[in-house]
Amino acid sequence: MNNKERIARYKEKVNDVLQKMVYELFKSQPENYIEWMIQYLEQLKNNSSMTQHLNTAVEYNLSSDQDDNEEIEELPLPPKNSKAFRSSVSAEVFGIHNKKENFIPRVIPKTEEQKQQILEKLMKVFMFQALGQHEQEIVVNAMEEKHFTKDDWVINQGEDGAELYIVFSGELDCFRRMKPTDEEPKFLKQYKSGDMFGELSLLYNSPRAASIQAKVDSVLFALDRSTFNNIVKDATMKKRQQYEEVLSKVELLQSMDAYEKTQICDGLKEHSYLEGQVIIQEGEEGDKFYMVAEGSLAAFKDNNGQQEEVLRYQTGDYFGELALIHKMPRQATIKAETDCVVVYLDSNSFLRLLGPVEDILRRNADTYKKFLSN
Ligand SMILES: Nc1ncnc2c1ncn2[C@@H]1O[C@@H]2COP(=O)(O)O[C@H]2[C@H]1O
Repeated sequence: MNNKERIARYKEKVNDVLQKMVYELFKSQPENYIEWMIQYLEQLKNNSSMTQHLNTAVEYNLSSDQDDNEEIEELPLPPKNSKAFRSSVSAEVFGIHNKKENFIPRVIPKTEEQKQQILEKLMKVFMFQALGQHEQEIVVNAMEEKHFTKDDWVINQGEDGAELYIVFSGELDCFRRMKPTDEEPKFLKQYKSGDMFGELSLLYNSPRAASIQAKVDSVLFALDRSTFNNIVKDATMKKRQQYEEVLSKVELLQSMDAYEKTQICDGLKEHSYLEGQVIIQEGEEGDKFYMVAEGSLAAFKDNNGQQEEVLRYQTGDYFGELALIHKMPRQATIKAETDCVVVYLDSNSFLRLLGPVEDILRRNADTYKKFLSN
């Protein structure tokens, strides 16, 4: 690492601490914000080294597992002000500390065919879907094709991370040592063509949280830290922070681990409705799954031309799953009772991301049986 890179890395680390502090500050909105910041930084200092803080912050972000938490010292925060904080803390509030370096994107020569192949995979990864054409081009140019043979380790838990990967072909396994004392790492998941991994250390500036090994010969596209930071990081962090709170209220997702929830955050889209507006129409085809972020809604079923109210929804409730699980038309009309905000996943993302709670969804769907049998 040369001096320039060292300074850039240092700035990034400082920025990380400041970003987290400002985010928490805006969430709490204390009267005496100077005192609050002093307390925050003192607690951080008492929490031993900065490295430990960064690791803790990532673990804190990742792990909802009880056993894990016993190992992990969470970052104690100053008392929260009761004022609710709903809207997101945008990256812009970090001002000067968040200013980008003079960014000169790397360009790795490629054929038009290669560029097209990368773009196709890129557009399937949530993080990159909202990019404009110019930004897409920068990312595609910066990506580097890398070949791994069966059993090669692409990422080792605990090491520094310099790039994220999108799988072009092959299969890879992800393992994680849940506690430092664990002899055997736990198998977490498999990656296939179109999947992305290795984003966490770039997002949180932390050591690799898991290890990834090629199960068969595999081809990956690697995106470097600098391009990621300049093009994709802010929007992703913003989205994760914005929806973390919404998802924490959805009881359905409580059994999912924190990493799975971040994946859901990345895939969410948001829509606001005014009082009286219809979100779902009974009998129509359905391709979305909804969660209520704000407001209240009601479900109605048609009974000989009369609209009969059958259920009510509040913040944290969900609807629209039946059509996606059972591939059947919408079984009820859902209307906004107040102005409301919903977040939703499209059917593919729903099926892919909510696999871990499918049993709960099916079990809960029994509640509707009395309405469905009508
Ligand atoms: N449950 C999990 N916890 C942490 N990382 C995970 C998990 N599942 C998949 N991963 C991926 O494993 C990657 C290891 O490198 P990173 O920490 O940079 O980013 C990590 C994620 O992309």
